[in-house]
Amino acid sequence: MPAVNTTTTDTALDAELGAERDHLAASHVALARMRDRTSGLVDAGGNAYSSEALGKARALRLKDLADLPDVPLFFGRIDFPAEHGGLEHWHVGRRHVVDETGEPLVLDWRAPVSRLFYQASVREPMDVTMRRRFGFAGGHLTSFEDENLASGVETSSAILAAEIERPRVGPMRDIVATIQPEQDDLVRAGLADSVCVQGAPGTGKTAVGLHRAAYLLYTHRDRLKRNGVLVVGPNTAFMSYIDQVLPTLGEVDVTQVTVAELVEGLVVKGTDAPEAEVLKHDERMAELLRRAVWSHLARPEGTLTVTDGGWRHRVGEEDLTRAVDDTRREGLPYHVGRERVRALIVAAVQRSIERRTGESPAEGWLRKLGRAKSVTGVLDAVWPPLDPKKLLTRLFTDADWREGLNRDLFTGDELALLASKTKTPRFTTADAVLADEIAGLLERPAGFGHVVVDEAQDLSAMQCRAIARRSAHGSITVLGDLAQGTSPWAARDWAVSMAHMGKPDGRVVALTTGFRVPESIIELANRLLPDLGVDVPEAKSLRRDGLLDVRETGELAAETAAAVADALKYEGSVGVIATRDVLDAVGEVLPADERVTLMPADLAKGLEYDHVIVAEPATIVAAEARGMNRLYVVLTRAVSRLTIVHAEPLPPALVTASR
Ligand SMILES: Nc1ncnc2c1ncn2[C@@H]1O[C@H](COP(=O)(O)OP(=O)(O)OP(=O)(O)O)[C@@H](O)[C@H]1O
Repeated sequence: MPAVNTTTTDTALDAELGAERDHLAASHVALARMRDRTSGLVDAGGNAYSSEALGKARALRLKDLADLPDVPLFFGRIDFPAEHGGLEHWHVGRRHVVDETGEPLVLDWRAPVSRLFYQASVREPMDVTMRRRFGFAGGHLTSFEDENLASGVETSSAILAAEIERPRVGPMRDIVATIQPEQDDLVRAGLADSVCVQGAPGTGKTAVGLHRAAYLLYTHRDRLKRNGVLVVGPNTAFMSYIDQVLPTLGEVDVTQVTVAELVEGLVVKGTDAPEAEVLKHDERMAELLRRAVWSHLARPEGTLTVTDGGWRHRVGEEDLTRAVDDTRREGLPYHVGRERVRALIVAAVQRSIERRTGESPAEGWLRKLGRAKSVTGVLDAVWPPLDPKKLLTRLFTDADWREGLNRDLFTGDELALLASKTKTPRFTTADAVLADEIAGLLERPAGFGHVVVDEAQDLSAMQCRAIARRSAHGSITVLGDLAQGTSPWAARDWAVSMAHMGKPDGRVVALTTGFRVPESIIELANRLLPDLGVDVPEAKSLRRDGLLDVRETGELAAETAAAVADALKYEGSVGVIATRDVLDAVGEVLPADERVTLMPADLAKGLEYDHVIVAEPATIVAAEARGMNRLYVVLTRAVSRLTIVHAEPLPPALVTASR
């Protein structure tokens, strides 16, 4: 593909660059004015609450209007025919900037018109005659390049290529300037749309999910303000890698948590044996817990008598039974049902009083009656209050009860895995998921308007259900790669996961063009695909650069140190990835440098380093049942260069490839 900007003369280019710099300067001035106006807004009276709310809103708005020196105000421009002849253009940036008359100087990238910047192409120009991309250095506008979309000739973008190939330092950055059309389609999917993105490594799944959150918050701010947006990721290393992306996009009000933090109703002190852990994540547990909760209902026995002054009011056994049965049929959460029965009992007493006296008792009296010992006593007998922790404890310690509930769900051997050796079980991470399931059976959990779930291939059926509970009335964006599934319960079919997440009709979209891993490295990783037990399309790479180096050695630690020293000759981050044992063994001899991170293989998912050094792949494969998938994850963390250092034989697929 030819490069851009081939015909314009140098002088014309200089003049054009000057004009763009002027526009940038004017935009900075306008933003400063918008900021001054916001900070100068005075409270026009109102109560303490409204003043506080106003203050909060203003603080957020001011944060949003901050002019960050290293974040350019705009990154692109589109030109198209004006209504009354000639051309007009829009600059596209991270936020709207308007002049004092309200005329836009910069359009927010999420505005409907900005879509043209991402979607217009030579094949389908959508009325756009030219797309301009800007190059910045240290906040200064230094260059631009134009694509003439009416020319019929496709051009390549050096600015796009530079952005994709730039060395990585620090946490993840936004990609607003270079979102690709197929990514943009996902980012701008409607609020009601639940989507699952099956994306090969480095195809921008995480980026797409975060930008979609920002897009939805912008487009549906009022609807999402009430319930909010939740982002769920695998672990804290990953969360701290991504947690600045949304704030730089101006979205500071998003809840970002790990899967473990999502279900934190229990203090976790124990660990499960592997088979017990797998069992606890099995979807059949949902049914066992459902039975466990509802097994607490009992038939009312006898009559409820309420005394009031000289009067005695009775609610007969039949009425009580009807209250319980009718409520049960309503399908309410357990504790909501309990309150409903309470209300029905009070209503029955009220009716009896009205019949006798012809008058209705006062509201306050009825409320008090609802809390009276006699009424609560009946409730406790027929619909007792439950506590997730106590219920789990009983399930793990009371074998007869467990077997009674089980009937044909689990085999005897399976069921025995739930038995605790001690009277007070030490709860595990899997138990926290079970406690969350119970809590969801007891009360309706507060949900979010939209939930983004990253690395979703590793979620169990029970974890997916925890997501479903939090998005029952909202939509979800599920991001993952079946080939990168490493948990014992990792998904093999997205339709199953989506059903567990409560969105069986959500569409599954594949992304295959990678922006991280260079071609030579992704080809090596692709060799592992047939051994990974899943059916996913091969990853392709946009990047033809990249270096692959395989070193066999008798001295693993020394050779790894040499590889690190070589890697440090280049710009960017260096990640040494291996099992924890191997890291312990090689760590001490590695050169100390802040650019070097020692990353255990089991925590590397979702992260990236310019230069990845994988020490002893065989131990990564041997360390766990899905070790080959883990190796696939590890190899695909490399942005520019990959060095494999090994003393033990390589997995056969890699041997063929590295020859
Ligand atoms: N359109 C784009 N322009 C520039 N960079 C991009 C684009 N899309 C993705 N990237 C970059 O590619 C890298 C990989 O993106 P991301 O981490 O979102 O991919 P992923 O699919 O989640 O990867 P993995 O499954 O391997 O964790 C990141 O550095 C991201 O910023």
